[in-house]
Amino acid sequence: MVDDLKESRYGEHASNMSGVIADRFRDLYGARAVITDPVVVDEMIAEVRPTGLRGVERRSVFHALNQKAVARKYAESTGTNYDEINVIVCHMGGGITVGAHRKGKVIDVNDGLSGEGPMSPTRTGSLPNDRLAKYIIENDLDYDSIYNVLTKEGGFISLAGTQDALELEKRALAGDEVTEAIYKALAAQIAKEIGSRAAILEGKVDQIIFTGGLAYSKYLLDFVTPYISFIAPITIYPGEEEMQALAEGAYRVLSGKEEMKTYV
Ligand SMILES: Nc1ncnc2c1ncn2[C@@H]1O[C@H](COP(=O)(O)OP(=O)(O)OP(=O)(O)O)[C@@H](O)[C@H]1O
Ligand SMILES: CCCC(=O)O
Repeated sequence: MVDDLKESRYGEHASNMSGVIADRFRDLYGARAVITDPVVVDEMIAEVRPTGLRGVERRSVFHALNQKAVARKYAESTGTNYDEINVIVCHMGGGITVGAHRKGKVIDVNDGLSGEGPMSPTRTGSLPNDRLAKYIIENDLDYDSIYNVLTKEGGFISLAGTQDALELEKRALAGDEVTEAIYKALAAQIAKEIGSRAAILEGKVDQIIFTGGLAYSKYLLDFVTPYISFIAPITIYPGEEEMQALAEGAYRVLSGKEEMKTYV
């Protein structure tokens, strides 16, 4: 696992550091190292994996740690268990991923690092295939360059020159129509992603949960809500409690509530 993380085998992400740091602590203190709900958690059902191109399959890469933590928190707040409810969790951070959680398993989710789903502060989100191919050829881009465009220089950065949503909200509220249009487009894309997860859950959705830094933004959520309020009630857990979620994951294993899994 540590080698895969160091080589960014499944994509570059800050969370790749966590397993490496845990391994270092194990060395330093002779402790047992446990990581929990990494971005490559894969519980997708078979029918959402294929694409229409032989040799290209969808992958499950998403904000698993925070998505599962807030789904568990919601379940606890309603006196139920995570494995008894169906929720759609929309994590809106630097990347945006929307997971369909069916009774404790994330059966479908957009792979934020592959460019699936809505745009975000730093990601382009899904693009028309032929236009992307043309863009790559016209700009003579190699794989690393296009990966950067899709995952680090897209979304707010490409359209507005900054990933700072607070700055963009200020611009929009001061009457900047271009920024307002970006927020409206983002809201429509997020809503469509949520609608897609509702379909795979066959409409059986107990709650839609928003989380991540952008979930602090009432400005954004006011644009999203009208599209999706027909699906299920909404809960907002802004920010992320990833350190707490890591500790809770280790505790579930140490206290025997969950079984340790082996990375393969
Ligand atoms: N109070 C706030 N109101 C509005 N937007 C906010 C607020 N706080 C943070 N954001 C915005 O949220 C976005 C980043 O969120 P966050 O800090 O959750 O991302 P990250 O941790 O870097 O990425 P990820 O969650 O994808 O791992 C930025 O665009 C930031 O400006
Ligand atoms: C956590 C991987 C998904 C993303 O950052 O877009």
